[in-house]
Amino acid sequence: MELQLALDLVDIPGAKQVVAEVAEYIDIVEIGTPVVINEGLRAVKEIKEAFPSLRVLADLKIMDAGGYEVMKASEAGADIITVLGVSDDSTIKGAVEEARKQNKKIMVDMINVKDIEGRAKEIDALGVDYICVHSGYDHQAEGKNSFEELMAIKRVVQRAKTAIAGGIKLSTLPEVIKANPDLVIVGGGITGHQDKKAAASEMMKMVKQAAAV
Ligand SMILES: O=C(CO)[C@H](O)[C@H](O)COP(=O)(O)O
Repeated sequence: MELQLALDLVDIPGAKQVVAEVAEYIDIVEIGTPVVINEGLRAVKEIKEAFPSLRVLADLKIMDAGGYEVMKASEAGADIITVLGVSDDSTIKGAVEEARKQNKKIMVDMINVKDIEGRAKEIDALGVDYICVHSGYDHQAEGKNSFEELMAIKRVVQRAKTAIAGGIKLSTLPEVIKANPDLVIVGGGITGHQDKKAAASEMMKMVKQAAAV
């Protein structure tokens, strides 16, 4: 099991500052969609250059032109790029094909997918690397989480790694860990903490303990 830090509400200098604080307690750093919208793929490039030993995920939430978008994110230094599960199979196939050429990985974000199990089966067969259940900010505001969706994809996904994102905090991490995802993605649960380093360190400890069992 691995831990990914999601950075959404920062600019590039702010992102560098947070990563410098918690780098030893995370496996992957995510450059969130709002950061890419505000700063462009330069944010991915600068974080990869500043922290070359960390894997960098570009949360582009690709919906079309999968091959082209993956090519551009790869050029910027992304190791993992996100594509939406609601997009057409051809978009996901294009993204996977380009990722293979570039030696990168594709994560499919299942945000707003209605038939989670059915779509996860189809997406798994397309050869993606990760399938991620996700309660976005708007769903979180309605009190939703993705714990049941994680269990649903765990039942059907055979080859991709599974991931979960959306509002995970120290207090809810044990429940998430129980469902045994391959990757836990945490944004505000670390960045909103007064002591980010302590929060990341505690989460990493729990994730690695679970992975060792
Ligand atoms: O992709 C995102 C929002 O669309 C976030 O990065 C993801 O939800 C993780 O952040 P948080 O833990 O704060 O919910």
